[in-house]
Amino acid sequence: MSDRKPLIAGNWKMNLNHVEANGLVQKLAWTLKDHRHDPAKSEVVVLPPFTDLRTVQTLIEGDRLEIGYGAQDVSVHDSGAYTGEISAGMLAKLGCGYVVVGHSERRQYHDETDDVVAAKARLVLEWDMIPIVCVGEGLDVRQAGDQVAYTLEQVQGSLAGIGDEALAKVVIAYEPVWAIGTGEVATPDDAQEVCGAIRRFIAEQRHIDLADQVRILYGGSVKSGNCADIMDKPDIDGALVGGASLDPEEFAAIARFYDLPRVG
Ligand SMILES: O=C(CO)COP(=O)(O)O
Repeated sequence: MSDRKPLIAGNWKMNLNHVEANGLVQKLAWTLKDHRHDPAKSEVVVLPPFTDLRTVQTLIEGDRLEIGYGAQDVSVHDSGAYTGEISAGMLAKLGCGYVVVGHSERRQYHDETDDVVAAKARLVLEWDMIPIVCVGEGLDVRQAGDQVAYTLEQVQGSLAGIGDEALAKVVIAYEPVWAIGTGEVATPDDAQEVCGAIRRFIAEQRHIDLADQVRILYGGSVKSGNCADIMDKPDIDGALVGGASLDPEEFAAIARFYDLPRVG
């Protein structure tokens, strides 16, 4: 068994201003404390909008909360005349530990290709942050039964140019597009099928030890009521949570899975 540390990451998407962010992180910290959450057993991370990051940093660092934080996207450029963009260096300076790259909403609404996603992931790694690289098929691909081949192609393209040492730190989030925000969660076996295939693919393409270190998350309509059977699967190391991460009780209840005694 590997020593991959489970990760529960909350992607707030375009929700909550910085005042609301402050309130949510405070409530999350209290709830985790109330549950006696053990940070040695799993990492809990919030991914607020850019405009909340400074506030979240101040609260987490000031109160020494054992909650990680990061951003939902990053520019592919280092600096310069790119109006509206936010660089990896800026995020690193804000103490971000994680940056989501290639979320399906970025791929869909901003035409991000695997090449762009890979370039972003490499920049994030250069700045000593961890990219959460999102992959996953749409409904048409799932209905055609091509989810594994499709997702592995995305994995290959989105990890291009990342060396083995850096890849060991990368988090991959398998988020089937048809399960995002729809309430339609993948079955535990469906999620395991693709997550297991991703890990085997890394073992084949790179090295078995490396595949054993890479954390793979499932995302798509995860809630406290459906997460246990999914996160119990051998190749699933946690969850990337959207809607349910906006409710601190619900989000903390998902993280609780790893604090409860495990059978088997
Ligand atoms: O896109 C997601 C997380 O990045 C999943 O969103 P939901 O949990 O709202 O389905």
